[in-house]
Amino acid sequence: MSNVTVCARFRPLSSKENRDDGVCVRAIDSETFVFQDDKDDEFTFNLDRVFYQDSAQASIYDFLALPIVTDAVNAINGTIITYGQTGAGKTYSMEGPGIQDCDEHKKGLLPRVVDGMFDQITSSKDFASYTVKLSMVEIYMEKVRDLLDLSKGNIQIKENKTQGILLSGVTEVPVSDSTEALQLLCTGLANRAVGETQMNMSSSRSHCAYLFTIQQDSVTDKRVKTGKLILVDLAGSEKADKTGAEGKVLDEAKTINKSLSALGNVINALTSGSSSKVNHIPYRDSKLTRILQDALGGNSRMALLCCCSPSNSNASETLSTLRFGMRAKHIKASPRASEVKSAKTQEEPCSVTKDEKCGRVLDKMKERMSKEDIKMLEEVFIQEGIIFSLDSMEEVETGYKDIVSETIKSLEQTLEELQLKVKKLEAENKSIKEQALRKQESAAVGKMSRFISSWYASFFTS
Ligand SMILES: Nc1ncnc2c1ncn2[C@@H]1O[C@H](COP(=O)(O)OP(=O)(O)OP(=O)(O)O)[C@@H](O)[C@H]1O
Repeated sequence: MSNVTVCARFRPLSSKENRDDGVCVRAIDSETFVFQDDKDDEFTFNLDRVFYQDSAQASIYDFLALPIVTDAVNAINGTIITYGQTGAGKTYSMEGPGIQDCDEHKKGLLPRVVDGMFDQITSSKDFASYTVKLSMVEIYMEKVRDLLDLSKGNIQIKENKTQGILLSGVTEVPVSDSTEALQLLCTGLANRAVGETQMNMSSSRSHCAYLFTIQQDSVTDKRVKTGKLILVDLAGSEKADKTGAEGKVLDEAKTINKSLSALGNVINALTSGSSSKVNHIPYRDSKLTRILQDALGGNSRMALLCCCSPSNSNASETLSTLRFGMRAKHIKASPRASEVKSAKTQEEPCSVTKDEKCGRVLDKMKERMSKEDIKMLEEVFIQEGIIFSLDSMEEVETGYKDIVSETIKSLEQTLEELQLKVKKLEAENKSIKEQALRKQESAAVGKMSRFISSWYASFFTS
């Protein structure tokens, strides 16, 4: 088991950040710094590595990405994520000022990963032949868009027992060297949704994922292994009042914040469950968490770069980014090399048809459930619009767990509402009783006073 590598990066103060505001970070060493909030409270953070304002792009690649790239070439899945407030330097860290044609020392993680991957592939050519495929998607307004083919505007996320999470029908382009890969990345990036906010002239309005599939065919024993490497440049969290967002930009910001909080919820669920109890992890609450399900669930080496502004004016956002990073540090990962298959087996046409597989899954389900359960489950799946492929048992099970948890949640809510209603009715009942009592009392008093006055009148007249 290994932990997620979590690093923080503080960019230089921007021209909009007032130097007189001061900075919220004080360096101790390459792993430790003190954060000071606006009330002068101090918090000491200890991470795997801290990159201060003057840190070089190369040092971030060497520490955070290179070990993951090496593993991915050896068929161990890897994921690298940049996280942070809008304008904090996520895209700068991921891409640099540009993917192609930028100063060598300013190159970001993505072009370095591509170069590093092909360098390692070239040096292993005597032992294996490699096929690298590249896909690029963005999650914009909760839709997965294929950045290499804009006609695919709503890619479905599926799950498969052997390959894990899959993007159904996504464009996968084989790339044979760095130049080809970088050219393709530029084409895809030109399609990414970018807008202007008060915080960032060129703000990413989507989460962007770069997916490399590296297949290795061994020269000696004809075995085939596959590693997946995913780089994710998240859209930035933002406070509407600070970014001046309105209209479309505000809608985008709301969707971005919602999916980032879904990511936070998944990380909380992964890190706060007791070991004796199987926790429900809400991966299905957003497309982002669903795409990252394998990585967050542990079958991937993972590195997180928390990008931060050093300015006091952004101290509260920086603190929440750092807290997110500290939480993520507790995720446990145990990545395995992908299932090894002989090339021969892979080439053989599958002897079991899809119908036969479906039949087997249904038989398994029938063993565990009554007829009514199955019928009810089917109806609920249809009502909830949950799409699943019957040859994926896990998908059915996860969907079922989600429905159970949703049902419990809604029952709890109904119970709370009923309890409130009961309390309200009890209060109403009490006040009605009191009113009735008061009426009874005043009626009795009235009767008595009428009796006394009539008695008094008859006494004096007689
Ligand atoms: N380490 C750095 N050195 C120099 N400039 C930087 C650095 N980090 C960020 N910048 C600059 O700060 C600005 C904002 O950075 P960037 O666009 O990367 O932010 P972001 O976190 O991706 O924001 P958003 O979430 O809005 O897309 C850019 O002009 C970028 O060039």
